[in-house]
Amino acid sequence: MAEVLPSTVQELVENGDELPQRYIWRDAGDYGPIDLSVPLTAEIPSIDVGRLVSAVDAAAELLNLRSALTSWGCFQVVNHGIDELFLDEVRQLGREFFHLPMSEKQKYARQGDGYEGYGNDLVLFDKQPLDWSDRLYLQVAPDDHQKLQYWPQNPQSFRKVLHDYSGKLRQIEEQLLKSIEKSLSIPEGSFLSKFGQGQMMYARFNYYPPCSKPDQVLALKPHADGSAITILLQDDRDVRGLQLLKDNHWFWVPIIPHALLVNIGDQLEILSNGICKSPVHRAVTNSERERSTVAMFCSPDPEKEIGPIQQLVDDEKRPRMFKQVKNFTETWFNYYQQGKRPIDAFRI
Ligand SMILES: O=C(O)CCC(=O)C(=O)O
Ligand SMILES: [Fe+2]
Repeated sequence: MAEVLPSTVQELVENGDELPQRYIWRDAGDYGPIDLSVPLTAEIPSIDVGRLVSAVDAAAELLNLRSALTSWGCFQVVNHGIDELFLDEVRQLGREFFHLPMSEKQKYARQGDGYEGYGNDLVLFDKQPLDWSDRLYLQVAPDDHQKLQYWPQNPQSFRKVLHDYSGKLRQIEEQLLKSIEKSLSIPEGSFLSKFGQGQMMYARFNYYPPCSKPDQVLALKPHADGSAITILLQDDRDVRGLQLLKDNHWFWVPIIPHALLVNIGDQLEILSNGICKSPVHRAVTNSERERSTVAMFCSPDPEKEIGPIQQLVDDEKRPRMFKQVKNFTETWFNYYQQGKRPIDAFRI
């Protein structure tokens, strides 16, 4: 059962408390120890949405997209049509919220064993190391699933800006899924039709306070996302935090201030029969600077069963790699807190 810890990371820092042992990352496991000196790579591909929809450039950009999906499983989306000032406003929402007095933030605190609302890392197991992060986690779609009691009314514009942002990201999500289908030479709607009426979006505002021991504490444990795709707005204040694993090596993900970083999630890896890669990533802490990011997780209707789509299964050349699965996100948190990859449970 989920237990709510008495204090957030932010409170620990503000109180000047000694670093609790529970935050020390011990289990280097398959992914190796924390390393703050990994290379910064310019190789993470950029995908230009304008080119994806242009008659002249689409073919070349679809090839870039295909290569991004099958290698990094991650790309920076540029020329996406969302106004830069609006993206700054979205980032600002999170920052302002996390800087409100604790009594104000606690009005939106996560309750009991629920996942939504304001809080720190979920505690599901006794020995689990804790993430150095506070977050505000909210379901934004379908609309009638929103739990508005957790949606801040301070900053005053919070609800409207989040609503508008999710509408814009929904359009980008659909455009990207169409392009992904095209890049894999499968009929339009092959993926999107599996998302169903109840396709979901969850927003997670992440807040990582400075940490005195960045070499021993992780901001987010290594994981691949449980979504189909995640759209991440990174902190643009020149504070690096996100690292991505490729071919067993960690790399820093560069900050491109007004790009949207897309990570393929496990559910698209399953739907594409393993062709699209869902990359393992982690967030590290910084001893001096805080960092905040906004992640939007886009997933199929949890009531719909998903599995590899028929067009991408070939008994001889590409046998089915995954079982059918329903409500993937539900099992995801359990695996995450045990340091395991949920997708492995569904491999054939
Ligand atoms: O904050 C980041 O840079 C990464 C966030 C992330 O991976 C997540 O929320 O799943
Ligand atoms: Fe993630």
